[in-house]
Amino acid sequence: MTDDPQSPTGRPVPAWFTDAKFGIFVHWGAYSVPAWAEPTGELGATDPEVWFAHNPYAEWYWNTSQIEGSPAWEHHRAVYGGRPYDDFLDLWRAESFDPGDWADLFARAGARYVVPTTKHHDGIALWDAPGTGTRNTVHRGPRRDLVADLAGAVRARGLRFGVYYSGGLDWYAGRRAVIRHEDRIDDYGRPHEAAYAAYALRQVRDLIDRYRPDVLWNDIGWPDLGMADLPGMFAGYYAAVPEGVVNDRWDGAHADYLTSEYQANRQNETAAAWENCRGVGLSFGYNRNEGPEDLLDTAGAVRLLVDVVSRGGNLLLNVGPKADGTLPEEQRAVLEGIASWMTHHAAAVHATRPLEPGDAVPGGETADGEGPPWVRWTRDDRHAYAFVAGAPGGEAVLKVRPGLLDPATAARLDGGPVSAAAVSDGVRVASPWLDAPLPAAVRFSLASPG
Ligand SMILES: C[C@@H]1N[C@H](CNC(=O)Cc2c[nH]c3ccccc23)[C@@H](O)[C@H](O)[C@@H]1O
Repeated sequence: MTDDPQSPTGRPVPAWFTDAKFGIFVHWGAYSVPAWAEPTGELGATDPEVWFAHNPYAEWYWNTSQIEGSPAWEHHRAVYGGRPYDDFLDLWRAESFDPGDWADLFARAGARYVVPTTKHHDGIALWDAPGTGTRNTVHRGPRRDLVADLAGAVRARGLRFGVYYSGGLDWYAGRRAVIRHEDRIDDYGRPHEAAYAAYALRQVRDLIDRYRPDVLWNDIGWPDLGMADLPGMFAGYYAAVPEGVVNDRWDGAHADYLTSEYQANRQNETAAAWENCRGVGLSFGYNRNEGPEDLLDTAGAVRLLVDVVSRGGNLLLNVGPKADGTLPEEQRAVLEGIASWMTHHAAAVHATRPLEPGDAVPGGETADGEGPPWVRWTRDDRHAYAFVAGAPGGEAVLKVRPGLLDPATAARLDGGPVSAAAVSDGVRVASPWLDAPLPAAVRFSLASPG
Protein backbone atom coordinates (compact mmCIF):
# COMPACT_ATOMS: atom_id res chain seq x y z
CA MET A 1 0.00 0.00 0.00
CA THR A 2 1.45 3.40 -0.90
CA ASP A 3 0.92 6.61 0.99
CA ASP A 4 0.49 8.44 -2.29
CA PRO A 5 -2.68 10.52 -1.88
CA GLN A 6 -3.13 10.38 -5.62
CA SER A 7 -3.53 6.61 -5.68
CA PRO A 8 -3.82 5.70 -2.02
CA THR A 9 -3.12 2.00 -2.45
CA GLY A 10 -1.34 1.85 -5.76
CA ARG A 11 -4.03 -0.55 -6.95
CA PRO A 12 -5.38 0.75 -10.25
CA VAL A 13 -9.00 1.76 -9.77
CA PRO A 14 -11.25 -0.39 -12.01
CA ALA A 15 -12.22 1.57 -15.12
CA TRP A 16 -15.93 0.95 -14.54
CA PHE A 17 -15.75 3.25 -11.50
CA THR A 18 -13.87 6.15 -13.05
CA ASP A 19 -15.98 5.84 -16.22
CA ALA A 20 -19.21 5.73 -14.22
CA LYS A 21 -19.11 9.42 -13.20
CA PHE A 22 -22.56 9.30 -11.57
CA GLY A 23 -23.99 7.15 -8.79
CA ILE A 24 -27.11 7.25 -6.63
CA PHE A 25 -26.83 7.08 -2.84
CA VAL A 26 -29.93 5.91 -0.97
CA HIS A 27 -30.41 6.64 2.74
CA TRP A 28 -33.50 4.76 3.90
CA GLY A 29 -34.17 3.60 7.45
CA ALA A 30 -36.31 3.81 10.56
CA TYR A 31 -35.34 7.49 10.60
CA SER A 32 -37.43 7.86 7.43
CA VAL A 33 -40.57 7.56 9.60
CA PRO A 34 -40.12 10.78 11.61
CA ALA A 35 -38.21 12.24 8.64
CA TRP A 36 -37.58 15.33 10.72
CA ALA A 37 -34.62 17.68 10.88
CA GLU A 38 -33.88 21.35 10.63
CA PRO A 39 -32.60 22.29 7.16
CA THR A 40 -29.71 24.10 8.80
CA GLY A 41 -27.06 24.09 6.09
CA GLU A 42 -24.40 22.08 4.28
CA LEU A 43 -21.71 20.03 6.04
CA GLY A 44 -18.48 21.96 5.89
CA ALA A 45 -20.32 25.27 5.49
CA THR A 46 -22.24 25.17 8.76
CA ASP A 47 -20.96 26.26 12.17
CA PRO A 48 -19.81 23.05 13.87
CA GLU A 49 -20.97 24.52 17.18
CA VAL A 50 -24.61 24.18 16.08
CA TRP A 51 -24.25 21.12 13.86
CA PHE A 52 -25.24 18.37 16.28
CA ALA A 53 -28.10 20.13 18.12
CA HIS A 54 -29.55 21.42 14.84
CA ASN A 55 -28.41 18.57 12.60
CA PRO A 56 -29.79 18.86 9.04
CA TYR A 57 -29.17 15.13 8.55
CA ALA A 58 -32.60 13.57 9.23
CA GLU A 59 -30.91 10.16 9.51
CA TRP A 60 -29.38 11.45 12.76
CA TYR A 61 -32.83 11.69 14.40
CA TRP A 62 -31.90 9.22 17.21
CA ASN A 63 -29.07 11.51 18.26
CA THR A 64 -30.58 14.94 17.61
CA SER A 65 -33.87 14.07 19.35
CA GLN A 66 -31.93 13.22 22.53
CA ILE A 67 -30.13 16.53 22.80
CA GLU A 68 -32.16 18.19 25.54
CA GLY A 69 -33.91 21.32 24.38
CA SER A 70 -33.05 20.92 20.71
CA PRO A 71 -35.93 21.50 18.26
CA ALA A 72 -35.77 17.77 17.42
CA TRP A 73 -35.98 16.95 21.13
CA GLU A 74 -39.06 19.20 21.40
CA HIS A 75 -40.55 17.66 18.26
CA HIS A 76 -40.02 14.10 19.47
CA ARG A 77 -41.79 14.90 22.74
CA ALA A 78 -44.61 16.83 21.16
CA VAL A 79 -45.40 14.43 18.32
CA TYR A 80 -44.20 11.06 19.57
CA GLY A 81 -44.43 11.55 23.31
CA GLY A 82 -40.76 10.67 23.65
CA ARG A 83 -41.45 7.04 22.64
CA PRO A 84 -38.50 4.71 22.02
CA TYR A 85 -36.70 5.17 18.71
CA ASP A 86 -37.10 1.47 17.84
CA ASP A 87 -40.87 1.99 17.52
CA PHE A 88 -40.01 3.64 14.20
CA LEU A 89 -38.67 0.32 12.90
CA ASP A 90 -42.13 -1.21 13.41
CA LEU A 91 -43.84 1.88 11.96
CA TRP A 92 -41.67 1.64 8.82
CA ARG A 93 -43.83 -0.38 6.40
CA ALA A 94 -42.32 0.28 2.95
CA GLU A 95 -45.75 -0.67 1.62
CA SER A 96 -45.22 1.09 -1.72
CA PHE A 97 -41.59 0.06 -2.24
CA ASP A 98 -41.04 -0.79 -5.94
CA PRO A 99 -37.32 -1.38 -6.47
CA GLY A 100 -37.83 -1.74 -10.23
CA ASP A 101 -39.34 1.73 -10.41
CA TRP A 102 -36.38 3.19 -8.51
CA ALA A 103 -33.87 1.32 -10.69
CA ASP A 104 -35.61 2.45 -13.89
CA LEU A 105 -35.38 6.08 -12.80
CA PHE A 106 -31.74 5.78 -11.68
CA ALA A 107 -30.79 4.16 -15.01
CA ARG A 108 -32.58 6.84 -17.04
CA ALA A 109 -30.83 9.52 -15.00
CA GLY A 110 -27.51 8.13 -16.25
CA ALA A 111 -26.39 6.67 -12.94
CA ARG A 112 -24.03 3.73 -13.32
CA TYR A 113 -24.00 2.56 -9.69
CA VAL A 114 -26.35 2.60 -6.71
CA VAL A 115 -25.25 2.53 -3.04
CA PRO A 116 -27.99 2.05 -0.40
CA THR A 117 -27.52 2.12 3.36
CA THR A 118 -27.41 -1.42 4.71
CA LYS A 119 -26.77 -0.37 8.35
CA HIS A 120 -26.64 3.27 9.33
CA HIS A 121 -25.59 4.74 12.68
CA ASP A 122 -28.80 3.48 14.36
CA GLY A 123 -27.56 -0.08 13.85
CA ILE A 124 -30.77 -1.24 12.17
CA ALA A 125 -29.91 -3.61 9.29
CA LEU A 126 -31.75 -3.62 5.99
CA TRP A 127 -30.99 -7.34 5.63
CA ASP A 128 -31.05 -10.21 8.16
CA ALA A 129 -27.58 -9.31 9.30
CA PRO A 130 -25.76 -11.67 11.66
CA GLY A 131 -25.90 -10.58 15.28
CA THR A 132 -29.00 -8.41 14.88
CA GLY A 133 -31.60 -10.95 16.00
CA THR A 134 -34.90 -9.47 14.88
CA ARG A 135 -33.67 -5.86 14.82
CA ASN A 136 -33.65 -5.72 11.05
CA THR A 137 -36.07 -5.10 8.18
CA VAL A 138 -36.51 -8.80 7.41
CA HIS A 139 -38.07 -9.56 10.80
CA ARG A 140 -39.71 -6.23 11.59
CA GLY A 141 -41.20 -3.23 9.80
CA PRO A 142 -40.89 -3.78 6.03
CA ARG A 143 -40.36 -7.49 6.53
CA ARG A 144 -38.17 -7.57 3.42
CA ASP A 145 -34.51 -8.00 2.60
CA LEU A 146 -34.27 -4.50 1.17
CA VAL A 147 -30.61 -4.96 0.23
CA ALA A 148 -31.40 -8.00 -1.92
CA ASP A 149 -34.50 -6.40 -3.45
CA LEU A 150 -32.57 -3.31 -4.57
CA ALA A 151 -29.48 -5.27 -5.67
CA GLY A 152 -31.60 -7.43 -7.93
CA ALA A 153 -33.49 -4.54 -9.52
CA VAL A 154 -30.39 -2.40 -10.03
CA ARG A 155 -28.30 -5.20 -11.53
CA ALA A 156 -31.18 -6.29 -13.79
CA ARG A 157 -30.78 -2.88 -15.45
CA GLY A 158 -27.03 -3.19 -15.87
CA LEU A 159 -26.09 -0.85 -13.04
CA ARG A 160 -23.49 -1.69 -10.40
CA PHE A 161 -24.56 -2.18 -6.79
CA GLY A 162 -22.60 -1.05 -3.73
CA VAL A 163 -23.27 -1.07 0.00
CA TYR A 164 -23.02 1.68 2.60
CA TYR A 165 -22.10 0.40 6.06
CA SER A 166 -21.66 2.52 9.19
CA GLY A 167 -18.59 0.83 10.66
CA GLY A 168 -17.55 3.75 12.81
CA LEU A 169 -20.82 4.44 14.63
CA ASP A 170 -23.50 2.09 15.88
CA TRP A 171 -25.83 3.56 18.48
CA TYR A 172 -27.18 0.11 19.38
CA ALA A 173 -24.52 -2.59 19.12
CA GLY A 174 -21.72 -0.09 19.62
CA ARG A 175 -22.13 2.72 22.10
CA ARG A 176 -25.45 4.42 22.77
CA ALA A 177 -23.71 7.69 23.47
CA VAL A 178 -25.56 10.82 22.41
CA ILE A 179 -23.09 13.02 20.54
CA ARG A 180 -23.05 16.72 21.33
CA HIS A 181 -20.60 19.21 19.86
CA GLU A 182 -18.43 19.16 22.97
CA ASP A 183 -18.08 15.36 22.58
CA ARG A 184 -15.61 15.66 19.75
CA ILE A 185 -12.97 15.30 22.44
CA ASP A 186 -14.47 11.91 23.18
CA ASP A 187 -14.09 10.70 19.57
CA TYR A 188 -17.84 11.19 19.13
CA GLY A 189 -18.59 8.15 21.29
CA ARG A 190 -17.28 5.80 18.62
CA PRO A 191 -17.16 2.11 19.64
CA HIS A 192 -13.69 0.54 19.58
CA GLU A 193 -14.23 -2.59 21.66
CA ALA A 194 -13.17 -6.02 20.34
CA ALA A 195 -16.73 -7.33 20.57
CA TYR A 196 -18.07 -4.56 18.35
CA ALA A 197 -15.14 -4.97 15.94
CA ALA A 198 -15.99 -8.67 15.57
CA TYR A 199 -19.69 -7.82 15.15
CA ALA A 200 -19.02 -5.29 12.41
CA LEU A 201 -16.48 -7.49 10.62
CA ARG A 202 -18.96 -10.38 10.58
CA GLN A 203 -21.62 -8.14 9.06
CA VAL A 204 -19.39 -6.72 6.33
CA ARG A 205 -18.17 -10.19 5.46
CA ASP A 206 -21.83 -11.27 5.25
CA LEU A 207 -22.59 -8.40 2.89
CA ILE A 208 -19.66 -9.46 0.69
CA ASP A 209 -20.64 -13.14 0.71
CA ARG A 210 -24.31 -12.55 -0.03
CA TYR A 211 -24.40 -9.53 -2.35
CA ARG A 212 -20.91 -9.27 -3.92
CA PRO A 213 -21.14 -5.47 -3.71
CA ASP A 214 -19.26 -3.54 -6.38
CA VAL A 215 -18.56 -0.75 -3.87
CA LEU A 216 -17.69 -1.07 -0.17
CA TRP A 217 -18.73 2.33 1.19
CA ASN A 218 -17.83 2.42 4.87
CA ASP A 219 -18.58 5.52 6.94
CA ILE A 220 -17.00 7.32 9.92
CA GLY A 221 -14.14 4.80 10.32
CA TRP A 222 -13.44 1.37 11.75
CA PRO A 223 -13.09 0.27 15.41
CA ASP A 224 -9.49 0.42 16.68
CA LEU A 225 -9.49 -3.19 17.82
CA GLY A 226 -10.74 -4.26 14.40
CA MET A 227 -8.07 -2.55 12.31
CA ALA A 228 -5.97 -5.72 12.18
CA ASP A 229 -8.90 -7.55 10.56
CA LEU A 230 -9.08 -5.21 7.59
CA PRO A 231 -6.25 -6.40 5.31
CA GLY A 232 -7.72 -9.90 5.36
CA MET A 233 -11.21 -8.60 4.87
CA PHE A 234 -10.16 -6.48 1.86
CA ALA A 235 -8.24 -9.42 0.39
CA GLY A 236 -11.37 -11.54 0.72
CA TYR A 237 -13.41 -8.78 -0.85
CA TYR A 238 -11.20 -8.42 -3.91
CA ALA A 239 -11.09 -12.21 -4.31
CA ALA A 240 -14.89 -12.26 -4.33
CA VAL A 241 -15.32 -9.04 -6.33
CA PRO A 242 -12.24 -8.51 -8.52
CA GLU A 243 -13.59 -5.20 -9.87
CA GLY A 244 -14.71 -4.01 -6.46
CA VAL A 245 -13.84 -0.56 -5.15
CA VAL A 246 -13.38 0.56 -1.56
CA ASN A 247 -13.84 4.12 -0.28
CA ASP A 248 -11.58 6.03 2.12
CA ARG A 249 -13.43 6.00 5.43
CA TRP A 250 -11.62 3.11 7.12
CA ASP A 251 -9.38 5.23 9.35
CA GLY A 252 -6.60 5.16 6.80
CA ALA A 253 -6.47 1.38 6.45
CA HIS A 254 -7.13 1.39 2.73
CA ALA A 255 -8.78 3.35 -0.07
CA ASP A 256 -9.26 2.86 -3.78
CA TYR A 257 -10.67 6.36 -3.96
CA LEU A 258 -11.17 9.41 -1.77
CA THR A 259 -14.44 11.03 -0.79
CA SER A 260 -15.81 14.46 0.03
CA GLU A 261 -19.21 15.20 1.46
CA TYR A 262 -21.06 18.43 0.62
CA GLN A 263 -18.28 20.96 1.32
CA ALA A 264 -16.35 18.73 3.74
CA ASN A 265 -13.00 17.22 2.85
CA ARG A 266 -12.94 18.84 -0.56
CA GLN A 267 -9.15 18.68 -0.43
CA ASN A 268 -9.71 15.00 -1.36
CA GLU A 269 -10.93 16.14 -4.78
CA THR A 270 -7.41 16.17 -6.17
CA ALA A 271 -6.98 12.39 -5.99
CA ALA A 272 -6.67 10.19 -9.06
CA ALA A 273 -10.10 8.83 -8.20
CA TRP A 274 -12.56 10.65 -5.99
CA GLU A 275 -16.25 11.01 -5.31
CA ASN A 276 -18.34 13.83 -3.85
CA CYS A 277 -21.53 12.78 -2.07
CA ARG A 278 -24.49 14.91 -1.03
CA GLY A 279 -28.25 14.84 -0.91
CA VAL A 280 -30.57 16.52 -3.37
CA GLY A 281 -31.34 18.65 -0.31
CA LEU A 282 -29.40 19.22 2.90
CA SER A 283 -30.09 15.77 4.33
CA PHE A 284 -29.43 12.19 3.29
CA GLY A 285 -32.49 10.73 5.00
CA TYR A 286 -35.84 12.19 3.89
CA ASN A 287 -36.55 15.44 5.76
CA ARG A 288 -40.16 16.59 5.54
CA ASN A 289 -39.06 20.10 6.58
CA GLU A 290 -37.01 20.76 3.43
CA GLY A 291 -38.47 23.26 0.98
CA PRO A 292 -37.49 24.19 -2.58
CA GLU A 293 -34.93 26.65 -1.18
CA ASP A 294 -33.10 23.75 0.45
CA LEU A 295 -32.93 21.53 -2.63
CA LEU A 296 -30.88 21.52 -5.79
CA ASP A 297 -33.03 22.10 -8.86
CA THR A 298 -32.25 20.22 -12.08
CA ALA A 299 -29.86 22.91 -13.35
CA GLY A 300 -28.05 22.95 -10.01
CA ALA A 301 -27.72 19.18 -9.96
CA VAL A 302 -26.51 19.02 -13.57
CA ARG A 303 -23.97 21.80 -12.96
CA LEU A 304 -22.73 19.97 -9.87
CA LEU A 305 -22.39 16.72 -11.83
CA VAL A 306 -20.61 18.41 -14.76
CA ASP A 307 -18.29 20.37 -12.46
CA VAL A 308 -17.32 17.19 -10.57
CA VAL A 309 -16.80 15.21 -13.79
CA SER A 310 -14.78 18.07 -15.37
CA ARG A 311 -12.39 17.75 -12.41
CA GLY A 312 -12.03 13.98 -12.69
CA GLY A 313 -14.48 12.91 -9.99
CA ASN A 314 -17.73 11.03 -9.55
CA LEU A 315 -20.91 12.44 -8.04
CA LEU A 316 -22.80 10.18 -5.63
CA LEU A 317 -26.14 12.00 -5.40
CA ASN A 318 -28.41 10.85 -2.59
CA VAL A 319 -32.15 10.33 -2.56
CA GLY A 320 -33.98 9.86 0.73
CA PRO A 321 -37.08 7.68 0.20
CA LYS A 322 -40.16 8.12 2.37
CA ALA A 323 -41.04 5.38 4.86
CA ASP A 324 -43.66 4.02 2.43
CA GLY A 325 -40.99 3.40 -0.22
CA THR A 326 -41.89 6.24 -2.58
CA LEU A 327 -39.29 8.81 -3.60
CA PRO A 328 -40.22 12.35 -2.52
CA GLU A 329 -41.73 14.11 -5.53
CA GLU A 330 -39.31 17.04 -5.40
CA GLN A 331 -36.31 14.67 -5.39
CA ARG A 332 -37.83 12.50 -8.11
CA ALA A 333 -38.34 15.60 -10.25
CA VAL A 334 -34.62 16.39 -10.10
CA LEU A 335 -33.70 12.87 -11.24
CA GLU A 336 -36.27 13.10 -14.03
CA GLY A 337 -34.73 16.43 -15.06
CA ILE A 338 -31.26 14.89 -15.12
CA ALA A 339 -32.66 11.96 -17.14
CA SER A 340 -34.07 14.33 -19.75
CA TRP A 341 -30.74 16.20 -19.97
CA MET A 342 -28.83 12.91 -20.21
CA THR A 343 -30.74 11.85 -23.35
CA HIS A 344 -28.51 14.33 -25.24
CA HIS A 345 -25.48 14.65 -22.98
CA ALA A 346 -24.55 11.20 -21.68
CA ALA A 347 -21.71 10.85 -24.21
CA ALA A 348 -20.10 14.03 -22.85
CA VAL A 349 -20.23 12.67 -19.29
CA HIS A 350 -19.64 8.91 -19.15
CA ALA A 351 -16.12 7.58 -19.79
CA THR A 352 -14.70 11.06 -20.32
CA ARG A 353 -11.74 12.66 -18.59
CA PRO A 354 -10.69 16.21 -17.77
CA LEU A 355 -8.84 18.31 -20.31
CA GLU A 356 -5.07 18.28 -19.81
CA PRO A 357 -3.81 21.09 -17.58
CA GLY A 358 -3.23 24.17 -19.70
CA ASP A 359 -5.64 23.11 -22.42
CA ALA A 360 -8.37 25.36 -21.09
CA VAL A 361 -8.40 28.38 -18.83
CA PRO A 362 -11.53 29.67 -17.12
CA GLY A 363 -13.45 30.23 -20.31
CA GLY A 364 -14.83 33.78 -20.37
CA GLU A 365 -15.42 33.64 -16.65
CA THR A 366 -14.44 36.49 -14.39
CA ALA A 367 -11.27 36.12 -12.35
CA ASP A 368 -13.08 34.37 -9.54
CA GLY A 369 -14.28 31.72 -11.94
CA GLU A 370 -17.82 32.42 -10.83
CA GLY A 371 -18.85 35.10 -13.30
CA PRO A 372 -20.79 34.43 -16.52
CA PRO A 373 -20.56 32.32 -18.53
CA TRP A 374 -20.33 29.08 -16.66
CA VAL A 375 -17.98 26.82 -18.63
CA ARG A 376 -16.70 23.31 -17.87
CA TRP A 377 -14.89 20.86 -20.11
CA THR A 378 -14.64 17.11 -20.57
CA ARG A 379 -12.93 15.13 -23.29
CA ASP A 380 -12.53 11.67 -24.74
CA ASP A 381 -10.03 10.44 -27.33
CA ARG A 382 -11.62 12.24 -30.25
CA HIS A 383 -13.70 15.10 -28.87
CA ALA A 384 -13.73 17.93 -26.38
CA TYR A 385 -17.06 18.92 -24.84
CA ALA A 386 -17.67 22.47 -23.65
CA PHE A 387 -20.62 22.76 -21.25
CA VAL A 388 -21.89 26.32 -21.34
CA ALA A 389 -24.52 28.02 -19.17
CA GLY A 390 -25.39 31.60 -18.31
CA ALA A 391 -23.59 33.05 -21.33
CA PRO A 392 -24.83 36.64 -21.79
CA GLY A 393 -26.61 36.88 -25.10
CA GLY A 394 -25.78 33.26 -25.79
CA GLU A 395 -22.19 34.15 -26.64
CA ALA A 396 -19.00 32.96 -24.94
CA VAL A 397 -15.31 32.96 -25.59
CA LEU A 398 -14.01 29.52 -24.68
CA LYS A 399 -10.44 30.16 -23.66
CA VAL A 400 -8.58 27.08 -24.85
CA ARG A 401 -5.07 26.37 -26.04
CA PRO A 402 -4.93 27.50 -29.68
CA GLY A 403 -4.87 24.48 -31.94
CA LEU A 404 -6.62 22.20 -29.48
CA LEU A 405 -9.96 22.22 -31.23
CA ASP A 406 -11.29 22.31 -34.73
CA PRO A 407 -13.91 25.10 -34.48
CA ALA A 408 -15.47 23.99 -37.75
CA THR A 409 -16.72 20.86 -36.01
CA ALA A 410 -18.70 22.66 -33.29
CA ALA A 411 -22.06 21.03 -32.70
CA ARG A 412 -24.50 21.23 -29.80
CA LEU A 413 -25.28 17.78 -28.44
CA ASP A 414 -28.95 18.72 -27.99
CA GLY A 415 -29.17 19.60 -31.68
CA GLY A 416 -29.42 23.35 -31.18
CA PRO A 417 -27.76 25.67 -33.69
CA VAL A 418 -24.28 26.94 -32.82
CA SER A 419 -21.63 29.02 -34.58
CA ALA A 420 -17.97 28.88 -33.64
CA ALA A 421 -14.92 30.75 -34.79
CA ALA A 422 -11.31 30.77 -33.69
CA VAL A 423 -10.24 33.94 -31.89
CA SER A 424 -6.87 34.90 -30.48
CA ASP A 425 -7.32 33.22 -27.11
CA GLY A 426 -9.66 30.40 -27.99
CA VAL A 427 -12.97 29.86 -29.69
CA ARG A 428 -16.01 32.13 -29.71
CA VAL A 429 -19.28 30.26 -29.70
CA ALA A 430 -22.72 31.72 -30.20
CA SER A 431 -26.00 29.92 -29.84
CA PRO A 432 -29.48 30.65 -28.54
CA TRP A 433 -30.10 29.58 -24.97
CA LEU A 434 -26.46 29.22 -23.96
CA ASP A 435 -27.56 31.85 -21.42
CA ALA A 436 -29.85 29.28 -19.74
CA PRO A 437 -29.06 27.96 -16.25
CA LEU A 438 -29.03 24.38 -17.54
CA PRO A 439 -25.70 23.72 -19.32
CA ALA A 440 -25.67 22.80 -23.00
CA ALA A 441 -22.67 20.93 -24.37
CA VAL A 442 -20.87 21.94 -27.55
CA ARG A 443 -18.80 19.13 -29.04
CA PHE A 444 -15.59 19.83 -30.93
CA SER A 445 -13.28 17.41 -32.69
CA LEU A 446 -9.81 17.54 -31.24
CA ALA A 447 -7.32 18.83 -33.76
CA SER A 448 -5.02 15.99 -32.68
CA PRO A 449 -7.00 13.05 -31.28
CA GLY A 450 -5.60 10.82 -28.56
C1 LIG B 1 -23.03 10.05 3.88
C2 LIG B 1 -23.13 10.75 5.23
N1 LIG B 1 -21.93 10.51 5.98
C3 LIG B 1 -21.97 11.12 7.30
C4 LIG B 1 -20.62 11.01 7.98
N2 LIG B 1 -19.74 12.01 7.38
C5 LIG B 1 -18.62 12.39 7.95
O1 LIG B 1 -18.23 11.84 8.96
C6 LIG B 1 -17.83 13.52 7.29
C7 LIG B 1 -16.45 13.01 7.07
C8 LIG B 1 -15.61 12.54 8.01
N3 LIG B 1 -14.47 12.11 7.41
C9 LIG B 1 -14.58 12.32 6.12
C10 LIG B 1 -13.71 12.04 5.10
C11 LIG B 1 -14.10 12.40 3.83
C12 LIG B 1 -15.30 13.03 3.61
C13 LIG B 1 -16.18 13.30 4.66
C14 LIG B 1 -15.80 12.90 5.90
C15 LIG B 1 -23.10 10.45 8.09
O2 LIG B 1 -23.08 10.92 9.43
C16 LIG B 1 -24.37 10.85 7.41
O3 LIG B 1 -25.48 10.39 8.15
C17 LIG B 1 -24.38 10.26 6.00
O4 LIG B 1 -24.41 8.86 6.07
